[in-house]
Amino acid sequence: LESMAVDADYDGVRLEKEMTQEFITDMIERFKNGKKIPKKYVYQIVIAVKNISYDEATMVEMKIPDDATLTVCGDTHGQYFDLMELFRLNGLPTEKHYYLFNGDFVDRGSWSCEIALLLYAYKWLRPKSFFLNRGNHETDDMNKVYGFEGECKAKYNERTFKLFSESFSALPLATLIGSKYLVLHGGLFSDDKVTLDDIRKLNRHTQRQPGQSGLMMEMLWTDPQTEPGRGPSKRGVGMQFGPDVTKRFCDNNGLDAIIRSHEVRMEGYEEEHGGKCITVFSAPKYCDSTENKGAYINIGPDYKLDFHKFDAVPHPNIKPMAYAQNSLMSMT
Ligand SMILES: O=C(O)c1nn[nH]c1-c1ccccc1
Ligand SMILES: [Mn+2]
Ligand SMILES: [Mn+2]
Ligand SMILES: [Mn+2]
Repeated sequence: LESMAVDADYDGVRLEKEMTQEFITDMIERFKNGKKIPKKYVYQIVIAVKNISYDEATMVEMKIPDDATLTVCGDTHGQYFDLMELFRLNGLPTEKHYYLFNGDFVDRGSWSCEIALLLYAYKWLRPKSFFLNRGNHETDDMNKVYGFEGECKAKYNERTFKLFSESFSALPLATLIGSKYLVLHGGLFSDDKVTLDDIRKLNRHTQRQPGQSGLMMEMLWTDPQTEPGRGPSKRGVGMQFGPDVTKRFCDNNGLDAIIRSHEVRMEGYEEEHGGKCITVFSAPKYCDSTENKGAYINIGPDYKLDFHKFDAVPHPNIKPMAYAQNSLMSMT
């Protein structure tokens, strides 16, 4: 990598051995103007975050310092210009303004590389105040069909996608906030006996893709339902869990609530299961079609949940899934 040359026509900020705020500020503007960064830098950023993430716990545990705020964001799905709007309204990540992105950064929207590289650059710059959970779209099967693999190949190359794929497998699966809120992309389990310790002990490195069963699959795929008990998934993968399941899990594990994403909500967020299951979704006007708002949650040292909604903003005329490979071809 060291011997790789930076593209001669690159006119942006140089990246040396460590990430800098100056590089990020410049990269944000380049991406807004439809520009790219050198492949050498893409490899450096993705490898750095793969290594950082690999060493994190499967369930990251963090507290909110007295002088800090944490913002929890849900699915962004490649909607870069809407993420810029979120940062405009709520502030960019800083040493004291922590962010947690709860999976599904990529696929669907056609600026998935830009979002993934920006979130990764912040993770590299401030690994203790910027957090990433894996979503079901940080997986090979989904990236092949829903656009990220095609976008990586179109904008960069195959090696870029392979490196992202390896980094996705390294991502934590959940983040515990102040022992009160468990944040994970999908939801709860087919087994009432699952505890936080089971999640802590889960070795995510032995299984790179979630598969069709098990704790990892359920954390990335399940959905809440209004009916008590458990029911079949509408997605064909995982299952659905009712308010009693959520209550038992929270009571057994000393939690106030779970915070999850994975589903569109018309107001961007929704408090379900008597407030013990919260959905937050941060891709407004999803796929340029659903009339939903986006939302994010600000949490201060008092651990109160402060919900904020936001609207989609105009973006360059590139449709969702613009780089998706012909899905029939990818069936081969
Ligand atoms: O692409 C999405 O909307 C999505 N976000 N999380 N899961 C999905 C999904 C899963 C299976 C099939 C289609 C979409
Ligand atoms: Mn999603
Ligand atoms: Mn999802
Ligand atoms: Mn507020």
